[in-house]
Amino acid sequence: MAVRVAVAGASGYAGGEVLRLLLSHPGVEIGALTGNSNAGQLLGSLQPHLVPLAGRTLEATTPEVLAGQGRPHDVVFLALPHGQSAAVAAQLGEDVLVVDMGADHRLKDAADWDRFYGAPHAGTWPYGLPELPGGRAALAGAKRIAVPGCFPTAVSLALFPAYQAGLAEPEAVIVAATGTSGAGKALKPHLLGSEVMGTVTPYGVGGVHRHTPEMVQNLSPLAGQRVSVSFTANLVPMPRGILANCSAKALPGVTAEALRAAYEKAYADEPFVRLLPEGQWPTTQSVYGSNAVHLQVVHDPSAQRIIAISAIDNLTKGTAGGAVQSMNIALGLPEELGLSTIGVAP
Ligand SMILES: NC(=O)C1=CN([C@@H]2O[C@H](COP(=O)(O)OP(=O)(O)OC[C@H]3O[C@@H](n4cnc5c(N)ncnc54)[C@H](OP(=O)(O)O)[C@@H]3O)[C@@H](O)[C@H]2O)C=CC1
Ligand SMILES: CC(=O)N[C@@H](CCC(=O)OP(=O)(O)O)C(=O)O
Repeated sequence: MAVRVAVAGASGYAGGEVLRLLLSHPGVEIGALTGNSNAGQLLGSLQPHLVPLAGRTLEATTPEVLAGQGRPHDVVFLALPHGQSAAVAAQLGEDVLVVDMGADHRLKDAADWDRFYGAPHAGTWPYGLPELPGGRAALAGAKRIAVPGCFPTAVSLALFPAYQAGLAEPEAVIVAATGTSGAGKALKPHLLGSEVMGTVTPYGVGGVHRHTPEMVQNLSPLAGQRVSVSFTANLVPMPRGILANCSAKALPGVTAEALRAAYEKAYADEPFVRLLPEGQWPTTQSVYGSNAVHLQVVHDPSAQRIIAISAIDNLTKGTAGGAVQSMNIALGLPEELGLSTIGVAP
């Protein structure tokens, strides 16, 4: 029997992407679709690429609509702005699987939450990054899932094997490029075409980007001590994609062979992570619209640093694909259902 799902925030980028994936998922029936300012609008006017759902009308985001009103939903995806998910989720039954694509339940440390998001902490949910050690066990049977931020997905997958294998110092420097869809669909002057086209703009520089504590949270347990993370994001003129250039000081005695072996071991059986052949570098285009993570790692002997570079689609593996992958695990479905590693190129 199909799993019945609702999507809150269906007019936005993350909501649209999760619907694109769910339309190809053989085990899912799409129930209520909700919005905020666009409630009452036809989805076809807002997300014209979702042709099979073009005739659906967006409903208001209320607990009654999300519960299913006589036809209960088994799963509710929340693709809402930060700070909006917790109140909505609190009104949904404990038997419903709630998958939150926002940040409300990602961080364990309430002080970090307060510092970077500036609101009361709503508590921590199982974290939707199955590839991390223990990740799948944390998700199996879960009724609440916090989907990671897009940069923490790209960065954690690029660096965790180096920490797990004890090859890196507990300091990482990350410079990442992102497409504009990461900022959502709401109108913002700095995202106007005339501001973005033909230029690359750094932002969140100097330890202030809200994804920094999430990266620290993911990497530190593997290092056995706090990993300090220096993270700089760059907005580039493309709609989708993240390229994360990650580097950490290599511990004495680390060799290129040992480094490669650690990554091969970590990702040998991962369906969505592709460690590229030596000499080949990840590109955002290769993962466009796919749930794949492309990854390369090298040892720079002159600087004694480990360089790991990952590419993801921020909307797919970085949000909606990670959400569907985590849902599959929580429900005991095959993990790859509804997801693809095949990109769109050129
Ligand atoms: N874009 C990305 O790459 C990623 C996004 N995320 C997270 O996913 C979530 C959604 O982001 P994104 O889709 O990009 O954002 P958008 O701005 O594109 O969409 C936001 C959605 O939330 C709805 N909404 C806005 N305010 C409220 C409210 N007060 N109550 C209920 N619904 C509301 C909007 O409805 P309406 O349009 O009808 O007003 C819209 O459907 C965010 O938490 C974001 O951080 C996570 C990882 C990556
Ligand atoms: C271009 C851009 O602004 N990107 C967003 C990333 C959004 C995201 O993926 O994560 P959240 O769910 O935490 O918002 C940023 O840097 O904050």
